[in-house]
Amino acid sequence: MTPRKLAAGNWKMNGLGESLAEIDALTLAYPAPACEVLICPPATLLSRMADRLADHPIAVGGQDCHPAASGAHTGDISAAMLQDAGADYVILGHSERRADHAETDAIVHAKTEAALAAGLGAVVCVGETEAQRDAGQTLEVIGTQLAGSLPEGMRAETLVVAYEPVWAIGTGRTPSLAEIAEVHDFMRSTLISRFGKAGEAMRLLYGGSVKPGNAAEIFAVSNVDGALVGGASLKATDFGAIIAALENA
Ligand SMILES: O=C[C@H](O)COP(=O)(O)O
Repeated sequence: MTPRKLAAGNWKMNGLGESLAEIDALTLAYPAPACEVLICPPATLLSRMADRLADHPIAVGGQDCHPAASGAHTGDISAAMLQDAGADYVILGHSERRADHAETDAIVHAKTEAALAAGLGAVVCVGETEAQRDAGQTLEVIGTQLAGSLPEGMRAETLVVAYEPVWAIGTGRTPSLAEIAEVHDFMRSTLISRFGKAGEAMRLLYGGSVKPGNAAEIFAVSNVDGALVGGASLKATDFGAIIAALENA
């Protein structure tokens, strides 16, 4: 059975071969983590990282995939290729992809279907901009993104949803705990309405400036099952402290 808690690291466009030393440090410090741990390195490091983690429970994932299984799409990577390189998961619909590559909910939906077809778990990201929050549109935005990005028939084993307020990513700012709770409770009830019992078990991650210093209080919020961590996942000491906070939550 999939563990309920998940600490996921998104290295974004960071990391060279030498960065794999951080993975060695992490596996040394956490030979048997009590929660699921996932690291999503850049595609260039994926297979090397997967090889490095072959005898360790830490999972690896991609940061994006193309909706098609193969074909004339220069520079793109399919979900099957990620799986072939050793990935277990793929992050989809991250706000940086939505902003930098004009990804719509429909595109994220198609990519999520591709991930499922390739046997990957999908970590689908949603989140409001600061202007949308200020306008009181947060839950409406999250509801629309969930409705448009998720295909039918999702199961708890194949879907993780990450709530990442765009304004909290890499800024050192986070929503209040009450604001996180409001969105996570809303996502839980939305997923239950749509997917029934499966929606109760789907993991809901919070992402956006999660650090060793704030992880424990965030993990105590209702319906927060872990975190999607950017900057603080690059260093084994920081990510390790976040894993420890989740283990103890
Ligand atoms: O995918 C991770 C998020 O975008 C959070 O990034 P951050 O922890 O650097 O704020």
